[in-house]
Parts: sequence; structure tokens; C-alpha cells
Amino acid sequence: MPLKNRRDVPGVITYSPAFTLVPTYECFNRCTYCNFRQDPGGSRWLSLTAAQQQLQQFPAGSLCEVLILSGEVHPRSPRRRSWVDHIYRLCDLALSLGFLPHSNVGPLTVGEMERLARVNVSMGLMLEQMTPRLMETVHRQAPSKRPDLRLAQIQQAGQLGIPFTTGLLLGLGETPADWRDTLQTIAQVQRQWGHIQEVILQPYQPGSREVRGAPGFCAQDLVSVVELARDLLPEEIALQIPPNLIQDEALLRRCLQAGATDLGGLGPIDQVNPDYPHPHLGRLERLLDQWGFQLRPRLPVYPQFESRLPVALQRALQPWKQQFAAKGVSPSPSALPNQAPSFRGR
Ligand SMILES: O=c1nc2n(C[C@H](O)[C@H](O)[C@H](O)CO)c3cc(O)ccc3cc-2c(=O)[nH]1
Ligand SMILES: C[C@H]1O[C@@H](n2cnc3c(N)ncnc32)[C@H](O)[C@@H]1O
Ligand code: MET
Ligand code: SF4
Repeated sequence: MPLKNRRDVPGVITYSPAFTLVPTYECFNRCTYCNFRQDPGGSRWLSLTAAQQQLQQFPAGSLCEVLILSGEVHPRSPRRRSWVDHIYRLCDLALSLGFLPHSNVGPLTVGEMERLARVNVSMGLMLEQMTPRLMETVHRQAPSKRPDLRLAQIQQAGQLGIPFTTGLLLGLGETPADWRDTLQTIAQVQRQWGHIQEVILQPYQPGSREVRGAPGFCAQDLVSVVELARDLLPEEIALQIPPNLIQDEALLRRCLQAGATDLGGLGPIDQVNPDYPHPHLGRLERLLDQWGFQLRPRLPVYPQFESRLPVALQRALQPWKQQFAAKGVSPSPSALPNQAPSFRGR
């Protein structure tokens, strides 16, 4: 039987109320489109005290997800171990303050991934594009972006049973045949492991700090990619589009009508695309309402994967599930037994 997700509730579009912590901007890769990275040694690591201050500036209950996005320390660097340890401690801190971590910090060894999975309710890594041609262009100085390596990461997460987010970065110089190839690859992994909760369709938009400076992904084409993705991916995978990178409201509407059901992490700033502020939540809600959709918050782990998580992480979800349910968000079918006391002990 196919797994269920919020697509079973017609017209509901989800988002995750999120704040991003950046352990470090230093990165040994040089993706030419990156507006985030700094040279190794040029970025101090985020201290636990500073992280706590950042997290405590928000009223309790206002943001649920802590998205951990990091620049990468080389796999053979003597500093690698402390980098992973530090990410672990930041996730642990976020959990202790009641938040739910989702980490996307680049490729990890099986040991590193397994360790971070203990303190993350889901994890992510963009496949970007499967074509190796990009290793000659935008990824020429980015060894972490080798498609075979990234595909192996997604499979490794499947083997470890980690609820996972992946996606395509669009507009890197790939062809429509490449989109199909990348989406088919994700579909195949899902049929093997079944751990993919959502696929992000991320249109490249130029930023002020990158070296690439190419024109952004044609917004019209995003609608075709959403349609293609809906056609090729198993239906339990949600399609996420970032509303801040789609300037044209009519196109946002067409993407939703074509089958996108999620707007991703929405919060104070998009650290990856700092030139593109997220739209105001109230405005999004009104727009979606006009178009016949309802905007609803969700957890960073999708309902069908909750029961796979370690018990301590399942416990951390409960206050948020209660809060979202009190706001009138209908619980998912898989959440019901935990939420309704009358079901307990039967
Ligand atoms: O605000 C952002 N959130 C990004 N997110 C966050 C994402 O929207 C949410 O963390 C997930 O949907 C989990 O709730 C990513 C998560 C991934 O696993 C992989 C890539 C991204 C990319 C971005 C991004 O560019 N900007
Ligand atoms: C964390 C994810 O953010 C995406 N990413 C990195 N730089 C950009 C950009 N300029 N525009 C859009 N997405 C970007 C990549 O897909 C990376 O994997
Ligand atoms: N460095 C990681 C990656 O590219 C995540 C952050 S990118 C700004 O996959
Ligand atoms: S996109 Fe990620 S891997 Fe590439 S340079 Fe930026 S931080 Fe590093």
C-alpha cells in the first residue's frame, strides 16, 4: 500500500516554520553559484552560546524547525572530526530548547551520518543534477558535488532508515533530458528504500556574492519541471518549491496547480539566497486562500516517517503536534493513535 502524506488532504499547502543555524560558512568546495561560502579559515565557527542566543530571540512556539546548513570541512582534514562533533552539539542544543533539527551539511561517512541521525528528525542533501557534465563547469572546483557520490549518500540514508529530503538545483546549464534523468534516479532510489519525504525543485537565481552571475532559471520552465516531477516521482513524495525564488505570483499559482504541495522552510532569512527575502506569511496565506489553497505549518519530518524515529526524537515531536492540531491543522492518519487518548491502551 502506498504511504500517505498531506497530498491526501486536497488543497493543503504546507510549510515548515524554520530558523537556520550556520555552524560555519567555511567550505572547501567552490560551487560558482554559491552566495554562502567563505574560504577555509575565514569564518569562525558558530559557538553554542551564540547559537542559543539566536534561538532564544524567538517567542516560544513560533518556529519549530532548526535547519542546520553548513559549509564543508574536507573529509581528510584533521578538523573534520571536530566539525561533525560541533554540528552534533548544535543539533543537541536545538533539541534541548524544544526545536526539531534538520541538517543539510554535505556528504557524510556512514558513521557521521548515523551519529547525526540521532539528533535530527530528518536530514537532507540535494542531488542537484545527475549529469557529470556540471563537474566541468559550475562544479569544477566542488568535489562534493560528484553525482555518483551524492547518489550514494541518498542510498546510504535509505539504508540507515533516515527520513530524507533531496532535490534538483535548476538552471545550472543542464538540459530538460537531464531533469528527467535526475528525477528518474530519485524515483528509483525511492522504490528501493522508500525514505524520501520530499523533493525540492530549486530554481537558481543569481545573488550578489557569487562568482557565476548567470541569468536565473526561467520561471516559466519551473511549471514544466513540477509537472514532470509529479509524473515521474512516486506519489508519496511531496514537491517543495521556494516561494522567495519565484517572483511572479501567477507562476507560483501555476506551480501549485501543477502539483507542488510544500513551500519549505520559511523564516527570518534564507541563508542560501540572502538576496531573496521570504514573502510575508500573512500575504502568502491570503494569496493561497484566493487561489483555493490553505497554508498550513508542518513538522520537518513528514507524518508517515514519525514512527521510524528513535523514541527520544518521537517524544520531541509531541508538543508541536499538539500545537499544530490546536490551530486546526488536521492530524495525519498516521498521527491519530498517538493524539487521541481514547486510542491508547487498546
Ligand atoms: O531556506 C532554505 N531552506 C532550504 N532547505 C530547508 C527545507 O526547506 C526544510 O528544511 C525541509 O523541508 C525540512 O522541513 C533545504 C533542505 C534540504 O534538505 C536541502 C536543501 C535545502 C535548501 C534550502 C534553501 O535553499 N533555503
Ligand atoms: C543547500 C542547497 O542550496 C542550493 N543552492 C546553493 N546556492 C544556490 C543558489 N545561488 N540558488 C539556489 N540554490 C542554491 C544547493 O542546491 C545546495 O545543495
Ligand atoms: N554545503 C552543503 C551542500 O552544498 C549545504 C549547504 S550549501 C549552502 O550540499
Ligand atoms: S553550495 Fe554548499 S558545497 Fe557548494 S560552495 Fe556553497 S556551501 Fe560549499
